[in-house]
This record gives sequence, C-alpha cells and structure tokens, in this order.
Amino acid sequence: MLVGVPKEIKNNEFRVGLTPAAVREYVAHGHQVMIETGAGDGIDAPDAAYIASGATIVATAGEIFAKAGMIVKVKEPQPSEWAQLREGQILFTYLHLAPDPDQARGLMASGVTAVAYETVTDAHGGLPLLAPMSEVAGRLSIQAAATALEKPHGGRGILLGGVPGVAPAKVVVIGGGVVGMHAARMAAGLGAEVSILDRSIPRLRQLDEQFGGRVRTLFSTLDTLEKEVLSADAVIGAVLIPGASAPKLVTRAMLPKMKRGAVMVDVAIDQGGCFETSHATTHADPTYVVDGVIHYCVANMPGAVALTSSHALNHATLPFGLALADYGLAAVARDPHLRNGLNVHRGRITHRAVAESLGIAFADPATSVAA
Ligand SMILES: NC(=O)C1=CN([C@@H]2O[C@H](COP(=O)(O)OP(=O)(O)OC[C@H]3O[C@@H](n4cnc5c(N)ncnc54)[C@H](O)[C@@H]3O)[C@@H](O)[C@H]2O)C=CC1
Ligand SMILES: CC(=O)C(=O)O
Ligand SMILES: [Mg+2]
Repeated sequence: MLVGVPKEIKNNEFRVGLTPAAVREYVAHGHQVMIETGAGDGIDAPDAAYIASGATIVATAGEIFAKAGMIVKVKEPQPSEWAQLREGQILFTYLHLAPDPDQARGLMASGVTAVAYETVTDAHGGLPLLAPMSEVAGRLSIQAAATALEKPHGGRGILLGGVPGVAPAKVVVIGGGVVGMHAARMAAGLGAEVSILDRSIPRLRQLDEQFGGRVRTLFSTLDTLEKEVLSADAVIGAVLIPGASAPKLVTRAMLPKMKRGAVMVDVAIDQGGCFETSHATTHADPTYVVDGVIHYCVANMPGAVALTSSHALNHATLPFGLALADYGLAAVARDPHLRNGLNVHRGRITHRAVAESLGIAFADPATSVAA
C-alpha cells in the first residue's frame, strides 16, 4: 500500500504520525511511504533520516492526500484536511469526534474510512493507542499545575511539595485510569498531598495497592467530589467513558467556593472536558480564569514533548498500522479490537458511543465493513 504522512498543522503540534524507525518497518512489509518534507523536524528526524529508512519525501500535503491509500497522522484532521480525504482511503489517527460534530460531518462527507486511535481496544479492556499519550499527559498535567500555581502565572503561590515545616499543596485527581495514575505518581513524587477519585472499586483497589498508602483513594460520590475539589490547590480532570463526551463533574457553582488561585487541569478536554467551565485552549495560550480559578485545557498536551510522545505513540500504533497497510479493510473486518477503532466508514458513524454523543445514527461496523 502507499502510506502517506503529512506534517501536523494543529497549533504547536510537533509530533509526527510515523517515526523513521516505523517507516523502516512499513518498508520491510513491502509498502511505499511518502512523508511531507519537514514532517519530522519537531522530533529531530530530518528528511534525510526518512530517506535512509526508505521513504520518499514530497513537497506538499496535497500530494499525500491525493495519492496515499492510507494516511497516518497524530491529531484529528483540521478543516483544510477533511476536504482532501476521499472514499477508499484509510485515515489512522486520533479523532475525538464525540464533542466535535463539525469534524464528524466533514469526515462523513469525505467518504473516508477513519480508524480512531482512542477507541481501539485490547484483550485486557484497555485502550492501547490512547494509553501512551495518557501516560505523557498525566505526567505533564502536574508540570502544568505546578507552573500555573506560581504567582507570576496567576496562581496561589504554593509549592506542590511544600518545604520542611510548611504543608504541601493538595492535588485532587478525578478519574484513576492511565492519566490519573501517572498524574498521581508525579504529584506524590514531588511531595504533594494526593487523592484520586474514581467510580470503579476494582480500580481504586489496584491504585491503593500500587501506591502503598502514599495516595488516598476515594469512591467518587457528589459529596466526596465536592469536598475534595473545594479543598484542592490543583484539580486534575482525567475521567473517560470511551468514545463518549466526558461527564461534567465540576460545576460552575463550585468555583466561587474553591480556593482563589487554585488550578484545574482538564486533561479530558479532548472528549469535551469534565469541568462545566472548560473550553479547549492551545499551547500558545493554555490558561484562562473563571471565578478566580485558573483553567488549563490544552487538547494536545503530548505535542509539547513531541520527541518522547512520537516514539511512545509509534511503538503502540505500529502493529495496528501494519495490519491496516497489509490487509486494508480486511484487517478491520477480522480484528474486533481494530474494529472498535472504526469511527467513520463511507459516510456513516460506526462507533456506538460516538454516534450516541453526536445524536447521529449508528451503523454497526461488523456489517457495514463487510458490505
Ligand atoms: N488533553 C490531552 O492532551 C490528552 C487527553 N487525554 C484524555 O484523558 C482522558 C483520560 O484518559 P485515560 O486515563 O487514558 O482513560 P482511562 O479509561 O484509563 O481512565 C478513565 C478513568 O475514569 C474513570 N471514570 C469514568 N467516569 C467517572 C466518573 N463519573 N467519576 C470518576 N471516575 C470516572 C474510569 O473508571 C477510569 O478509571 C481521556 O479523555 C483521554 O482522551 C489523553 C491523552 C492526552
Ligand atoms: C490523546 C490526545 O488527544 C493527544 O495525544 O493529543
Ligand atoms: Mg490565557
């Protein structure tokens, strides 16, 4: 298959869909790979590195969209990219369609077959193509919170770990999955007081065991959530219902009762955000203030550490991308985990939770791909 990788065009997005090491694997499988010139510049992978791995360098994204059988990206296609996708072409990337009806309509109109990294599953109930970026974003969320809490950035002026004789900051993590666990680990490592809220008791058990009592685990009721948020210096939003829009767990009414200069990092913003007052921001202007509480809501946090992120992402996407390149749609038909990643196919939404969040009719992928 002819596989194409355009340069990412989202604000401050420096990741790349395929690293040179991944290109070499595709070429070893007999595929041709086209890379837009400069696509790897953000991860210290110049055109020459891609040529050495067997790729061809092309001057424009337009050529890639026109010729490639499969497009491999990182972030959801931007409006100028929807217009260039077409029927018979496979798009393999993050989509986050539930809170983004414009993109959903754009992809449906294009006729493209779109496999979303974030809903591909594994045999253990996990999301293997979301997990590496959740690890990155969870860890970064604490760096973002620490920075925002500094006085020159408008924060309370509290050091996460405190110092001997002065109490540390309180970090409250809502959602104890991959993002939540990595956020808690970083916050605890810096010496903060940390609690994690989740609605899954088995998950809370795992976290309790893993942290050996260093982090408090709490079942998330309305009462517990409110009590924890109102006493927090930093709140990390890390819940997920796969494919669906995030539930709004911190309401606007809670904000005036929170500490002045507290910070809320809504990592779940790519699924619409789990705070009522969240709206997506960019790395260029990551924060805003509502009722004295700083909001950080960057939807592509891992793009800031593109080098780490691109390699971690490629390690996870490689086997699925190779299967798509080797077998095309047949790979989706025969692998239920890859099929769970199918979000759009020939103008229909093929993921149930995505369809329900968008209020668009659901087309069963098991039957629509075979058709
Ligand atoms: N902004 C960014 O750059 C990035 C955002 N993300 C996003 O972060 C979010 C979390 O991802 P993961 O940690 O990988 O998901 P995950 O599936 O590993 O964890 C989600 C956790 O939320 C819990 N949960 C669900 N509903 C809840 C509720 N009402 N109250 C409390 N807990 C609840 C689940 O039990 C689960 O433990 C996703 O929306 C993901 O797309 C991930 C990477 C980068
Ligand atoms: C998962 C996601 O939204 C990202 O890595 O940008
Ligand atoms: Mg701002």
